Amino acid sequence: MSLPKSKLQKIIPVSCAIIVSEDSKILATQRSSRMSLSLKWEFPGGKIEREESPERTIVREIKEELHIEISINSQLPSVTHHYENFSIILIPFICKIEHGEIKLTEHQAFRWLNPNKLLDLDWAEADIPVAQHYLQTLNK
Ligand SMILES: Nc1nc2c([nH]c(=O)n2[C@@H]2O[C@H](COP(=O)(O)OP(=O)(O)OP(=O)(O)O)[C@@H](O)[C@H]2O)c(=O)[nH]1
Repeated sequence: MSLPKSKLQKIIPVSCAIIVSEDSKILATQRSSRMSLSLKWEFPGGKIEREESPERTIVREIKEELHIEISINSQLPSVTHHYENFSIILIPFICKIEHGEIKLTEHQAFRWLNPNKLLDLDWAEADIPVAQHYLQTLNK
């Protein structure tokens, strides 16, 4: 008996940021047509490098991708997702902007969303449970 292919793949750890504005809007970024999962919306972030903590990754990636400095408020449950060709474990942090204006270096667009519109975007599949977990924190 063989295991399904998805179970044999290496799981890539990825940190992502749910950046919340002072007026409680949430930042979503759209992957460009050159990226994998092209044109899907995601929480900005990226792969955790060897010997790097997930917290350090998210601060580094956000500086690289959006040109802003963030601070971390809290962490949400991690989500493992098996795509057709790869698997990730997505580690989400709730963050806020400390300094800077957003300037995109990789994504093609960004949007600030009211929580009640959060699930309307065409998200990368792994992000849907992350968005749901965030919305649950607002109802507590
Ligand atoms: N940054 C980020 N990546 C996500 C999210 N959801 C999700 O499925 N991913 C996937 O996790 C991987 C993160 O790697 P990355 O952000 O460093 O992406 P990349 O474009 O450099 O990687 P690539 O070379 O595999 O395309 C990508 O394959 C991306 O599609 C998310 O919310 N944020």
